[in-house]
Amino acid sequence: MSLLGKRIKYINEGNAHIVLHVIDTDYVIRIIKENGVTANINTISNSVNYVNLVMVPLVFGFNKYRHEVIELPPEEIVKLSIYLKDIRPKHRLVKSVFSKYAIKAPNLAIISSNSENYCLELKPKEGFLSESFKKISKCYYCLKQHLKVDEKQIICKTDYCPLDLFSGDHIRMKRALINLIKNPQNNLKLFQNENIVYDEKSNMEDFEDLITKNIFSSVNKFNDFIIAILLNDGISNLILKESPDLKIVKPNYCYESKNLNANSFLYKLLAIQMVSETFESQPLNLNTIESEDLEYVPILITSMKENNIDLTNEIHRKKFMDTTNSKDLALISAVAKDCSVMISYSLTPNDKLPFVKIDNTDVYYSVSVTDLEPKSPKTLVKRQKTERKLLEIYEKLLNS
Ligand SMILES: O=P(O)(O)O[C@@H]1[C@@H](OP(=O)(O)O)[C@H](OP(=O)(O)O)[C@H](O)[C@H](OP(=O)(O)O)[C@H]1OP(=O)(O)O
Ligand SMILES: Nc1ncnc2c1ncn2[C@@H]1O[C@H](COP(=O)(O)OP(=O)(O)OP(=O)(O)O)[C@@H](O)[C@H]1O
Repeated sequence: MSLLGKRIKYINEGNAHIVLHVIDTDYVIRIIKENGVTANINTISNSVNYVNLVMVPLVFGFNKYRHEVIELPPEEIVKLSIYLKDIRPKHRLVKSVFSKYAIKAPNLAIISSNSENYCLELKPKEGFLSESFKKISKCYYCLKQHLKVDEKQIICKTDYCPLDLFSGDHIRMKRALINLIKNPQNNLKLFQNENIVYDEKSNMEDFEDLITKNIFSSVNKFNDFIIAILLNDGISNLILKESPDLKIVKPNYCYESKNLNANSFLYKLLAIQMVSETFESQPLNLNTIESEDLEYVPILITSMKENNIDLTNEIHRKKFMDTTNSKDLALISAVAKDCSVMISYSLTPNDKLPFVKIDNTDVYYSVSVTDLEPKSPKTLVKRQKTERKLLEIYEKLLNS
């Protein structure tokens, strides 16, 4: 199948987008699924501007990549729908109307063409103990596991706790990764040459085979590699030091350890997530934000342009945080709490990328983030309602 004269390959999809690799290029096209409403060019452009001008600079501190809006001819969309029908997972077929506008974005699953490429996708979720749950020492993610079991979204709870991953403590981070591998849910996937080779449907024993087939001698070493990258600044070369494969049990409470270095990738992501905490202190007026629209996005972008705010500049970032209204900051935080981190790696030397030296082998890598589109203010209302539900469930569990 070709699109705009180029061959394409299906990579994956979520609720809102279908992601296609354009073969022999370093980019993907994210097809927008229309949910009963025709996607408006202004809304899509605003969303792309939000990713480029707000989220990418806030998460990385620099313009790591840009998204772009493209238009697809109607006949190509018809061809695409027919082609995708047999490829897409059945449960996703309910959304099969595609916008003529699409998003061109860098391919984050591949870092070097014509060679073996791997990519670990993590959806780390909220990495701190939010104010509402401090008194019970349970984080949002761990509490939501009970709700997911009740609502039959998952069969069994995971022992993964985002506070372990964001702890900056090597042993806790390893526990987080092991628990993600054991029960990946929608929080961990492994790609090999853009094909998902490990996810929630996989058998855990397969993971070891996949990991030890090429680069790593053990899953423990692989976990050390991922931890080293998450604790690094994303640009420096590293030498891997293997740490012991300790099996430590998760305690039945969640706790923060503030051991992340300020220049690490995880620290920066956590800092954006925690922006919501200033907002939590001023209770939300639900009636004022029932709106589902994204009108706040162009207003925010226009104000940034008028004030010459460039979020790649640290002084500007501080000014932005001090002057942006708390609702907009809470929405930025919501995006950072729900995004996916893509860690792609390959053995092919690439002088534009940092590497991790493992024994005598250099593994080149890149850390990127996807799903940085703006969220509707309804997200904040949903969060408040979910928090209440979670506290009720917890209360019931304590009394049972
Ligand atoms: O807040 P949560 O934890 O319910 O996050 C939702 C995610 O649930 P999960 O990661 O499975 O717990 C949820 O993920 P799934 O669809 O369950 O895979 C979505 O990412 C949702 O975002 P949106 O409202 O579709 O933009 C997410 O909703 P918001 O980010 O809008 O809150
Ligand atoms: N730029 C990219 N390069 C390679 N793969 C990608 C890229 N962006 C997304 N993906 C893959 O496609 C999946 C769906 O992507 P995306 O986040 O665009 O969908 P979505 O519908 O917005 O997701 P959600 O349901 O979380 O809102 C991701 O989980 C990831 O596996």
